[in-house]
Amino acid sequence: MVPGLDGLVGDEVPVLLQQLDPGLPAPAYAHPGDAGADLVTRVDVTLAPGERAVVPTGVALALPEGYAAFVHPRSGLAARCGVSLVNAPGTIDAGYRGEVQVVLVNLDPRTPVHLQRGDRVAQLVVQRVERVRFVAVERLPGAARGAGGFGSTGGSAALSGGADAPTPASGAAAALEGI
Ligand SMILES: O=c1ccn([C@H]2C[C@H](O)[C@@H](COP(=O)(O)OP(=O)(O)OP(=O)(O)O)O2)c(=O)[nH]1
Repeated sequence: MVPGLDGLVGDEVPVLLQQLDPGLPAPAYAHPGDAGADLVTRVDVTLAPGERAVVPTGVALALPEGYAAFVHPRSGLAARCGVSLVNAPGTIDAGYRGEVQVVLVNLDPRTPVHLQRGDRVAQLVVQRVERVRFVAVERLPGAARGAGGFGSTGGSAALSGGADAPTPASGAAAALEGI
């Protein structure tokens, strides 16, 4: 048996984890019921306003087939410092064995952000993902929403003054008519 698998609780999914930097904590859930396990930065980094950086986390994973992990921002860093992820959420494929990286960005227009080695900078949400087969058709079946999107249901004053909603390219528009 792989070491560590004997301590599984309930329906926990075992995910093999390689700690590339033993001086850092493994990803951990802060509370029972949390969806995301916090990831730390392996390096000190300073982000000027608008600056981004690819930050290593000191961990590599072997997710089971049929699962993926998604790197999400931490809401506290986002709300207080303007720190987010350029590619939120980042996707960790089941077959990826490299170090998990976090693509941080400082969206604050004025204040630099200093992050120290060991700071929790993102969170990892592991989910089951379906593998699909794409079946090409000439026309899609109808649906209540149809092609409406990009604010078509309203609900915010800001939407009425914004830029025009994107329109489908002409070929796609023809195929969507009558849905
Ligand atoms: O935030 C992220 C996003 C991705 N990755 C790693 C794991 C993932 O499995 C791999 C590839 O990610 P993705 O498929 O998003 O990158 P791509 O730009 O499409 O590159 P590729 O051509 O390698 O798939 O990079 C990270 O470590 N952090």
